[in-house]
Amino acid sequence: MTDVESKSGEKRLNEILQFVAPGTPMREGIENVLRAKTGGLIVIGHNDKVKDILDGGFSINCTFSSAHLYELAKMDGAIILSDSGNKILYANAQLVPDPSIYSSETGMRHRTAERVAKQTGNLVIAISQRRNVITLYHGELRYALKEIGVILTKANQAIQTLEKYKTVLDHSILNLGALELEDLVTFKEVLQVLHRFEMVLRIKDEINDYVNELGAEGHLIRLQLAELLTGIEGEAVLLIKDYANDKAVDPHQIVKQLQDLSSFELIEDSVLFKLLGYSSFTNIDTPVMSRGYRMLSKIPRLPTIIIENLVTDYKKLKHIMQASVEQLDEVDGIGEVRAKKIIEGMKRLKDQLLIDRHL
Ligand SMILES: Nc1ncnc2c1ncn2[C@@H]1O[C@H](COP(=O)(O)OP(=O)(O)OP(=O)(O)O)[C@@H](O)[C@H]1O
Repeated sequence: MTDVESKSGEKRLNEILQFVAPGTPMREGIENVLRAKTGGLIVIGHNDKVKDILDGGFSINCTFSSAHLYELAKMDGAIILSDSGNKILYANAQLVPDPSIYSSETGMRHRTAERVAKQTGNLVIAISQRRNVITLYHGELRYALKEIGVILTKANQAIQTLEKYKTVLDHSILNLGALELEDLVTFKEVLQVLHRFEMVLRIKDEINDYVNELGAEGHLIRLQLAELLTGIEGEAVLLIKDYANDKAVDPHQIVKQLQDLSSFELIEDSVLFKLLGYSSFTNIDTPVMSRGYRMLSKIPRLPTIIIENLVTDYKKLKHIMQASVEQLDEVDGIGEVRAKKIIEGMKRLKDQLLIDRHL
């Protein structure tokens, strides 16, 4: 499977998991069927492909509710829902998919579910009568829903890992900041921070998957995640704006490309160099200067347009830091008052970084 295919597969699984997440009427209905041990076979969507394999059954055509689903699952056969899942169209229906479609399942309910999903491309949910499992099928995708307690434990472990990675990231950002102010940065520090950003963003994605699957039960995890990672992507974008070879490059696009890298590619300096627009043979110890976007964004109430004008005129943070009030006054949108504020802001940042670095 290619990376692109696996990414789109993940996206599809995420959407499906949200559709059946705890807290939704759909999940409530499925859980009721599971507890009642009647078993169930549910097809979401009633297109031509489904019509072709549908035999018999009662036309119901009522609004979806978890109670209706539970009652109808007492009958044999499949339940067919509308495309959005908000209507129950048929119950007690016999499904006759192509028997030549490969299925790894043993029981008839699950075998049918897998074949119907592959043949129609629709989402099919099988609720086992005997084994206490809910299995989702969608095209080639098969996913057994995990118990909420199991996912919660995994999500909490991932949050702890995230906290550790975040501390390491914060430390390397702090170090980079101090070096930027002393004009001592080499590509080594830049790539290190970029790599750590990406590691944090990857754990974030993993936790988001758990949050999707947990639905209403994932509320606390969602809050913790938000608290840990506020502004993190914005910071990564600014880092790229500071160090990409071409100033005009779209930094969001690079963040996206970074996320699409395999774990192996991510640790390759040459790949990261290329992403930033440099030759893959660049020496990691080469000194490099920040444009200053990230640092300048930390000065309170300094509008983005002013930061842009500063970088356009001075090119590098080092030169902005060396400028006098009179020189800064020359920049579009900067008057004497603002020029003084920028110089004060830079000085405060420098002092703060020195203190933080020694804590
Ligand atoms: N082709 C089909 N169309 C509609 N319903 C079906 C079909 N095949 C099986 N079922 C439903 O599945 C029920 C149980 O079948 P079976 O025990 O073989 O499945 P299973 O996959 O072992 O599931 P379980 O784990 O629930 O026992 C049937 O009584 C029927 O309600």
